[in-house]
Amino acid sequence: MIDPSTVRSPGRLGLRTVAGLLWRAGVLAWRAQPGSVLAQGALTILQGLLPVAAAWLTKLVIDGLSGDAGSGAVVTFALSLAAVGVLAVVVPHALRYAQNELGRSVTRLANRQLYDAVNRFVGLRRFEDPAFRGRLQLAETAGRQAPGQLLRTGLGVAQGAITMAGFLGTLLATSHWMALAVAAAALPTLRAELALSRGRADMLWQVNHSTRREFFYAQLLTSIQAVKEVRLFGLGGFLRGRMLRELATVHAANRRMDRRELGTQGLLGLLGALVAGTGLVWAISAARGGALTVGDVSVFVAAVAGTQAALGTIVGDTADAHHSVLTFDHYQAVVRAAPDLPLAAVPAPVAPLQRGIELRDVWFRYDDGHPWVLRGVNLTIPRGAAVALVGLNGAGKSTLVKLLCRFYDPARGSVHWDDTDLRVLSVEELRRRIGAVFQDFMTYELSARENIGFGDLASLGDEARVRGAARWARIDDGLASLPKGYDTLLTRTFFDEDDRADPDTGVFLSGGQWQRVALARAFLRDDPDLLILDEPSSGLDAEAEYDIHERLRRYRAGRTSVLISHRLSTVRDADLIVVLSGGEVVERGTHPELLALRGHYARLFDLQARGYAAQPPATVVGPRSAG
Ligand SMILES: Nc1ncnc2c1ncn2[C@@H]1O[C@H](COP(=O)(O)OP(=O)(O)OP(=O)(O)O)[C@@H](O)[C@H]1O
Repeated sequence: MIDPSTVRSPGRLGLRTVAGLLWRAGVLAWRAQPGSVLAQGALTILQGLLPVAAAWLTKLVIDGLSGDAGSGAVVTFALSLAAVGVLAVVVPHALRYAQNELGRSVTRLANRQLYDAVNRFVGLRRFEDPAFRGRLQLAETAGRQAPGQLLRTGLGVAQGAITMAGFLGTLLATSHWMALAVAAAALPTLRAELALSRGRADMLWQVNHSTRREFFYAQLLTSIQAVKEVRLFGLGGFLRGRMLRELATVHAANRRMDRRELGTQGLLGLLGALVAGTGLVWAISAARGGALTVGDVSVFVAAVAGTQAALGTIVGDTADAHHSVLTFDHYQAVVRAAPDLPLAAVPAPVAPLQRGIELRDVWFRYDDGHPWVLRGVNLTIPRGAAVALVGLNGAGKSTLVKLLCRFYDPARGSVHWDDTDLRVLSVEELRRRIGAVFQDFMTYELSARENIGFGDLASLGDEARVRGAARWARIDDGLASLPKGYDTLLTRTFFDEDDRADPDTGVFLSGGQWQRVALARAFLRDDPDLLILDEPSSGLDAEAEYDIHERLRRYRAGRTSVLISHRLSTVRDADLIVVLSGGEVVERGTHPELLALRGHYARLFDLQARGYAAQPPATVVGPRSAG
């Protein structure tokens, strides 16, 4: 299996790998549309034979006119030549139609396979790996284009070979030496073209990072999320400069490649002209000496030109096919990538939570070279308990809840759902039992209904449930009064197809309104076994925050939940408060117990309480002194 984390240069693939990739591309094209593959094959053979037929019919017409053939025969040859001419016009169009049809089918199939593969990555690691993201970007293009291109170029090679065989046969009949010279000139051409194509694939891989960064800066310059800061901080010129710098890197690499190509193609052209010129001189002198008829000279000239053109097609298409194979490697690497998290061969079903969730000596870091984020955490979240996680920025709170959802596995230790290690459970079932509002929740540029309905796809069309969840999050009135109610798009980047007549109906929501939508989405899921709330009210006004927390407090009573909040007034009612510091659990207990302990929690609580008191605190804790 290809490991996508191995960053190899695509230009260095072995023969066996290339053969394997060719086979898989062929299978993909065949599965996408076998009829079109067969039609292309038949049309290609026809197209390959047409130039040879035209050259021979021309010779027969010329010799018939200058010799003693009957006029009936000449007319037949001329009509056949006309028919070949018609076919020469029609066949390329029919071929292009078949190629486009196949291209569309392959794109659909390749996209389905690619995004199926992407959806199979149940964890987050692959999405945070720059090398993998680079492959993914190339795979998106290669998957769409490479199989169709490979078929087109493969058939192009076949067509060239048919034409060339026909003309070489013709040349052999007139001059063995000429046939040999034309065939010999093909070898250096083929070699040089393959080297060029490998060079281009290498170059594309090397500038992939710059290409992605250029795209990133270009997007920042127009992104609706970035537009405020870009304007306020005057970043426009700076970002444009960076974008152009990346573009210059990409262009420089392309230019180097273009120059190499120009030099090589010039030399190859010279070689071709030399062979053709020598042949022409020989044919004219042979005709003068009476060894060839005028028709022979005509078919000879057509054969030299036709062989060289066919050779050009073969060489060009082989180089293109070689390039497509190399880029198709990226597609295969993604589609055949191993799972990012080890999955049990037969995952155990996830039963409703009975006793609780337990972290046993959990150590975690985001990468081997990174510092530990969680250091030997032991923690039990009993069923039915409201647990609060508190601690300074970067203490590891969000990381801990990501492990509960099994977005990553611990490096050491384990997480248990009622004594069963999460690693043996079905990930999908586990996640169906969890409801969550993440700190960096999504704002989907879709309708209000979809933004809430995504919390439980089965309820997407259930108006009463969607509105019930929105009512719970106190956003129902706001959404119902939008121009198209719940069908209003919560974006002004796109407009609905149905909205073409009035594309101005999309709206922007405020930060707090978005947070309510995210809460409604989490609460659409029916009674989850575990509810995760990571800073669920940071964007709400004081009244709404109080109101939501009162509701959450009632909702959480008797349900298993983990709440992360920096506002300690909102966690004081929790059954268990856990204080994380530097990835370790440093305190745990109820609010009164932790206050009595006079430790981290009490210090943070005092600081916040003093912030609300009439008198300002003696020491001001600013960003610098807070550390
Ligand atoms: N995807 C990631 N890749 C690498 N490092 C990460 C990633 N996510 C978080 N970290 C690092 O892990 C540490 C803990 O982050 P985490 O988000 O868990 O902290 P937190 O306690 O939730 O902080 P906050 O209160 O600011 O939300 C931080 O040092 C952060 O830089």
